[in-house]
Amino acid sequence: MISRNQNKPPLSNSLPPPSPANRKDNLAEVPIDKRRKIGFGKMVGETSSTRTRRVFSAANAGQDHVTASDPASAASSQCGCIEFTLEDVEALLNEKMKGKTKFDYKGKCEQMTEYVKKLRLCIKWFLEREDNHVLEQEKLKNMVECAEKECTELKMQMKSKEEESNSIIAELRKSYASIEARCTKEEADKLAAIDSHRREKDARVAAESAQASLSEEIKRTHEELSSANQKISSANEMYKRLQEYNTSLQQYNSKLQVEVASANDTLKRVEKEKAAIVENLSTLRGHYNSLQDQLISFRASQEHAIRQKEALVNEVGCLRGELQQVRDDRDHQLLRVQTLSAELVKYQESTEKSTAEFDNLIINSSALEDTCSSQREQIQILQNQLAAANRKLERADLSALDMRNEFEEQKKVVDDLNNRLAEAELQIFEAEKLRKKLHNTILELKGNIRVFCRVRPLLPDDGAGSEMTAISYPTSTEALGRGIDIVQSGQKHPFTFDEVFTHEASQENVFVEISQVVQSALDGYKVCIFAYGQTGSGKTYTMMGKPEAPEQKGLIPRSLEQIFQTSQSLISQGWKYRMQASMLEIYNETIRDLLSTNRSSGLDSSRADSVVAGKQYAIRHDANGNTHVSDLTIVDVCGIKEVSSLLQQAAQSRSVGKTQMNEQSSRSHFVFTLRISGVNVSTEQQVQGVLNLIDLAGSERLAKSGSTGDRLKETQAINKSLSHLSDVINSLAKKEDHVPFRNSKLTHLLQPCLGGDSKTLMFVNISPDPSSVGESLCSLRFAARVNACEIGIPRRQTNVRPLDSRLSYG
Ligand SMILES: Nc1ncnc2c1ncn2[C@@H]1O[C@H](COP(=O)(O)OP(=O)(O)OP(=O)(O)O)[C@@H](O)[C@H]1O
Repeated sequence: MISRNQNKPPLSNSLPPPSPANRKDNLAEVPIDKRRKIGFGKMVGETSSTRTRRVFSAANAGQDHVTASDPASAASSQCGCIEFTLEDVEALLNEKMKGKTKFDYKGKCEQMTEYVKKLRLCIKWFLEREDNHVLEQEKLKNMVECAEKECTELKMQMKSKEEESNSIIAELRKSYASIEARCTKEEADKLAAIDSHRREKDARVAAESAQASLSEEIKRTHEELSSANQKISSANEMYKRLQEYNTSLQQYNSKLQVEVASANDTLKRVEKEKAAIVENLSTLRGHYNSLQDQLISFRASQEHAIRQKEALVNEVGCLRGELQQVRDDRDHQLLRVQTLSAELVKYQESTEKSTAEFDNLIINSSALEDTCSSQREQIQILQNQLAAANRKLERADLSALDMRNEFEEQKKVVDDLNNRLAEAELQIFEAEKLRKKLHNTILELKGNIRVFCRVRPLLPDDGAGSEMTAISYPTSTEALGRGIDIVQSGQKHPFTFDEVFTHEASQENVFVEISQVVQSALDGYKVCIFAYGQTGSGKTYTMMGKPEAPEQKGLIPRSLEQIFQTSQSLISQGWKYRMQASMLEIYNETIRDLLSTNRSSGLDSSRADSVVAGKQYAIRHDANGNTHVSDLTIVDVCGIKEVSSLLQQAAQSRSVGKTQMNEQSSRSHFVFTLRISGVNVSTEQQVQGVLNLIDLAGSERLAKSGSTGDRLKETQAINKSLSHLSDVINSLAKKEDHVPFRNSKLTHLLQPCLGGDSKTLMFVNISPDPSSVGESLCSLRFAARVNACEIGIPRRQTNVRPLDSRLSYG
């Protein structure tokens, strides 16, 4: 602004700046119309009316005035007594010289002189006014410059203050931001501390559970202990970190306090500065007001000059504009101060907030400290508990180690014993095999009948209290699998046989034990296997079984299957076999051919069978000990299917009836005979074996059976024949010279088996029914007697085939 003013052209615009020296000359050169524009001033303090009056008088009394305008009066006019108006000047300029006559040159000259004088006075006045105006202008200029300077200074001050305020605000903002950031950090740290506290709590809970599980499971205690140690170390670390955090919080707290104090100081300073600024502003305002007053006065003084000089007015307008700008700046500054004040208020508020948060933080810190101390105590307790648990664990470990060592040793011993046991068992097994072999050999050498005992399972039809069985099996090594004890009237009767099958033994188990005996029939031995026992004790089940269920097949079908299978396998060795089967029953001391096609089935008709057919079925033993029954149907069989159908046929023909003891009671002795003739085509060797499989009728107490009529006769016949068998056995046992084989058809038929050179095996079937203890005891006693019998050494029938008989085996 100032520079602009400085660069402005001089007030007289087209004129050079007037100087006292050259002003007159210059004025002479200035054209009158231009000079008019300069205007005329007025005397200071003069009113327009007085001025007009005076000028008017001057104009009218021009002469007097001019007369008075001598050098002295000119001098007085120089001091400002005469004043010209524009009209005066114009009137002066338009004044025309008028003589008395056209040629009154003298008068005209005098007028002209007067006129010149007036003009000179006017010019002088003008020059004086001009000088005054220039002086005033300069004075105003100086004042404006001063005002401008002051304004500039003020502006500078304002600017510096603004800068200062800005820097303070920036600093405050910075400190506020840093406080805010610290608050945020503090908050985050607090959350982290809470989180860590929670984690620590979790770790503590985990440690507690680990401790609980430690006491429960010793094996896993090691791992859990290590994990608990880790957790405790982490908890310690956490505790340390918390302590550090606590210290840092305290430090931060003190720092914050310092910062708050400094912020307060700054605030006070800012407030002071603000007050100073406000004061400055008020002084500035005062100054401004005075300036404004001055300006007003200037304006008042300038009014004429404004009218006369547009440039001055413009300048004043410029000044006004600048002043307005200054005012705007001031307003702006005021606004800034207001915003600063508002920010200050905000800052104060935020500081208060920070203080509140700080207080909260202090509270939180103290709470955290409390938590820390309580956790420290808990950790201490936990550590103590852990130490105790550790000690316990160490003790447990030691004892566990000892126990483990002991266990390992024991295990070794047990393993050793197991190995030895396995070896011993193997040895026992081998020994048993050997024993059996030797026993068989001894028996063969002795000629004893082998006896197998089989106890059937309890049946639903067995009598009440049947679960209290009187039968038991000794577990001693020597009697294991061979002994059976039966208790009658409180007295135990022990028996030992070649084999004892419990009620759990399957048909397969039983057959395995007799398969070798069956096999010897193929080798040319006479083999006789018969089942003895009271009615319903399982004889038929053992011998025949239930052919419809493969696993319940009895010894007869299994033996036949084996014989046919083995004979087939021996074909490759050159053996050819001829098998002949016959089946008979001894019913009421009568032999009946079960494969006869002429006979009709049924008990009543069978009785008349021999009579109708006229057949005798006489029993005859040849010199080789072979038994022949005259008129008996002998069927050549080649395979098991044929034999099975024959067995089925025989079963249908067999005398079976219902008794009180058995639904399907065999009322006769059933004898299946398979004659085996084998020849080895390459060695010419011949073998002749016989396999007798006999299912005896069951012994029965008449009183118990309650049989009457035909059943009574049947029972009597059965008992009688069995009694004869017993007699024979007794005789054989006593090695009497005479053995009453011919007393019954059964003993007569079994003569070669009981007294000859056959391999004989008897099954004594026992019922577990307690009500049958008497019969069972009788059966066992009988079996024991049979077992003691010596029947001669089994002899294999083998010879070289005579030439004439070779064809029959073709
Ligand atoms: N070891 C066993 N397992 C399962 N059931 C058996 C066993 N022994 C016998 N039985 C059953 O016991 C009942 C009588 O058996 P079985 O007919 O064989 O006796 P039994 O001595 O032949 O009689 P009987 O002399 O009157 O003919 C039958 O129902 C038979 O199925």
